[in-house]
Amino acid sequence: MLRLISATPSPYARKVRIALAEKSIPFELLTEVPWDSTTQTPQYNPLEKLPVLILDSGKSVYESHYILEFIEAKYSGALELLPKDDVDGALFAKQVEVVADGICDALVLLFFEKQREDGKRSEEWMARQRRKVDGGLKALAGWIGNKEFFVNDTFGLADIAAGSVLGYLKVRFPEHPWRETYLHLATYSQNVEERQSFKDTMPTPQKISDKIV
Ligand SMILES: N[C@@H](CCC(=O)N[C@@H](CS(=O)(=O)O)C(=O)NCC(=O)O)C(=O)O
Repeated sequence: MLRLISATPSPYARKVRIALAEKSIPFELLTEVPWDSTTQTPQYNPLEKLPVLILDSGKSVYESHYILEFIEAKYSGALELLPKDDVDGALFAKQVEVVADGICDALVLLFFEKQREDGKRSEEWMARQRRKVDGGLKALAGWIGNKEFFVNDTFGLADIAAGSVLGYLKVRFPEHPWRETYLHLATYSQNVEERQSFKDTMPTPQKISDKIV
């Protein structure tokens, strides 16, 4: 059976968990803290990042956007996350994922910069990450408009990526005012979180034991 190395707050791992659930592909969930010395992730990914999909053969697939591409290619019989007869629609969905993942990247950098001791945090660096988050959210809000889904009125990759980052914001940065700034994006997030695949993968904080920064 497929195995997925994941972490409870990970928006990247949540994308893969949602995709596997939406495609009804069974897998074993291996939850861990990749920041602690106890992590097994480096055994499967030279970049030491989860999620990692471990195949029956023992081969590992890593980098969430690539894992999703791998799943879509290898499990073609299941629900498709990308339109097969609309190249532009498929490419736009991947662009939405690029922005959603980029917001996550900036949020992770911001999260750890805040962990630094007083006097060692870079305000300039945090301001730069906040700009990326805000610019990414503005793009997502502009793209979703008042639609139900990002591409062709059909749930797919873009909604998995956008839904995951918005859910991550709610858990990790509840003070961010994006829901007041972008009313329909907030409604979109609430609606997509009604899906069983989202309900079953709600992010929760994790306890990190080791010193990271
Ligand atoms: N671009 C990667 C990012 C993955 C990532 O940053 N994962 C974090 C965990 S989490 O932030 O998603 O919870 C990690 O394993 N970090 C460990 C490390 O960077 O050494 C992806 O999309 O898979």
